[in-house]
Amino acid sequence: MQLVLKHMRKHLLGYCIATLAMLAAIALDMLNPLLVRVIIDDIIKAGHVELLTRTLLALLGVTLGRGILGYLREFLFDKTGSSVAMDLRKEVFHHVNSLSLSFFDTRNTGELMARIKEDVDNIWDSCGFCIRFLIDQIVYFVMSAVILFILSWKLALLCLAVMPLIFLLAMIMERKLDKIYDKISDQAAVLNTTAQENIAGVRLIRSFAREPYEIEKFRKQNEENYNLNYQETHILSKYDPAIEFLCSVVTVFIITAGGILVIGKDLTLGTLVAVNSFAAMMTGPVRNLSWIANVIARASASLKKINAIMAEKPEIQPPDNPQIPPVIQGAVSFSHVSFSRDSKTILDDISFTLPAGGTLAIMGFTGAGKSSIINLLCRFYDVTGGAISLDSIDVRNWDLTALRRSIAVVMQDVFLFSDTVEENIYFGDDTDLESQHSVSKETMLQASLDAQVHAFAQGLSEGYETIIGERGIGLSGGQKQRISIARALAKDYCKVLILDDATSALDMETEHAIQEAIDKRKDVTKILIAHRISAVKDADEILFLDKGRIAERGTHDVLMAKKGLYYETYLEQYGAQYGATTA
Ligand SMILES: Nc1ncnc2c1ncn2[C@@H]1O[C@H](COP(=O)(O)OP(=O)(O)OP(=O)(O)O)[C@@H](O)[C@H]1O
Repeated sequence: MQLVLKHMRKHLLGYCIATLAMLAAIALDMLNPLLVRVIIDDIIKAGHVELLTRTLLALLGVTLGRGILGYLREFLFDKTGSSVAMDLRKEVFHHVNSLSLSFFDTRNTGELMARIKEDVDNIWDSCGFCIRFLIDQIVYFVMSAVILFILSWKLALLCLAVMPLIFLLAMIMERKLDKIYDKISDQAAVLNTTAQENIAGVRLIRSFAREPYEIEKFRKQNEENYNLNYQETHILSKYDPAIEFLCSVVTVFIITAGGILVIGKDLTLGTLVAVNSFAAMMTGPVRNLSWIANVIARASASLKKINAIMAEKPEIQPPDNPQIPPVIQGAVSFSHVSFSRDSKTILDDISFTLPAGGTLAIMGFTGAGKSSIINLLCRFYDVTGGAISLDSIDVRNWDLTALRRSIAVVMQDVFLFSDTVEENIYFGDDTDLESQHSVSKETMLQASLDAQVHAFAQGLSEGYETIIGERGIGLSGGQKQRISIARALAKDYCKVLILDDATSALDMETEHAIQEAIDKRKDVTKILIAHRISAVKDADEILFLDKGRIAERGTHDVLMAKKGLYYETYLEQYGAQYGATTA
């Protein structure tokens, strides 16, 4: 609750003005039955016709004022509620973004989408409309009860006698709904995930002809969703009519008992009409209690889920005294680094020094831990032993943003945005939302030339302005890899360039051309992860990883002479006769 209250406090003024408008509107509402009583008792029955114009004008004024104040109340509550929701959504989104990659290892997109969208919307409902309705109904209840007691305490007591029953039913209903909404919120996240994964993975699903299975899976989850909503409707339809019935009983009691009082001359007819109106104003809030409870139950289920996310702490903590060297050179050093997750050793005793401008290549079998070295250097995870430094500063002491901005990474898993080719290459510079780039057009074009993008980009229908679909749909695997390499090269201010298996989809010729362009960047430290000998053979040092350990290390010639794992890989790729000649 603290989370929501914090944002509501920021909009206290808005809530206060809206509440004042609401109180004034209710006060005018209370005048209505009293004016009707004057018309019946004083004008019609007692014949004081001179009061007619004044009373009718007062009725008109009340109705007009009620309309204006009602509009103000709705508008202000809605606006304030939206602002609270906007701030809350911003905070949740910001928090999710601040969490470390380990958080995303265990969460799926659909669930997080549900928290940021549906759950915040549910809280918005309760912070805007529901709060105003709750205050509105409490004030209605109290004011009409007071006036009712003044007009006829006997009828007021009769009315009050039925209230506890209505209240009890509303509370039982709220308890039951609370449990259902908790499940509905979880189910919405599951449904979101399935839909999102199906749309994102549509090509895979088609290629495996898995549509029937996926449709059936979605159908089952949709049915589960329907069942939960049905349970909600079932509870509502069980308790709502009972509450309605008790409210009607109040009216019957008032008319019967009031009629007897009127016949016995203990009450005027005008007062009975007014009492009946006030009784309805009093039972209305109690009846609406179930609806309010419903919205609150939904919001509280959502708040629980959001609180659970907000309680997550980033695994990677920024240092107390973040350091940024005055000039970044790009010298990387790993000293006896080890890395374990869930008691599984991923890297063990990895040491190397890579001087600024040098090239390190990492080879190894799949799952040997190559990408994990990069993940640790970028501080996506922290080492469990040893230390990593960039320019002689431990990465744990680096300013986290500065560290990541010093390193340009081409990820193994290419991700392109549904945007133009140009914007996909610019991504990573200080582009603002008005598309003002900090990287010059020349730098972008040079990166594009170096990454062998330029030729095919110009052949696209709109050139660099061509919008490429989500994840680069419409481009070949190699073209996507080239754009992601251009994106890294365009960050020409980065002193460390990492290519994680980034040329696997390229032909030898294109790979060679890109390598030549990268080699020309003498002041940039390069780390190349690759499976192909052609991509690593010119590196200053090659590490061959096996099960998280460095099995072999050295230059191409040294490793060939060793006739170990590297040599075997060479033979597999080039054939025995080449191995014999080179060795
Ligand atoms: N965040 C993580 N949590 C748990 N296990 C992880 C994590 N990251 C990597 N691993 C595990 O560590 C091992 C090494 O993974 P890594 O991605 O570094 O291998 P790799 O050599 O780059 O493989 P490939 O050549 O297939 O890309 C794998 O078994 C992987 O499942």
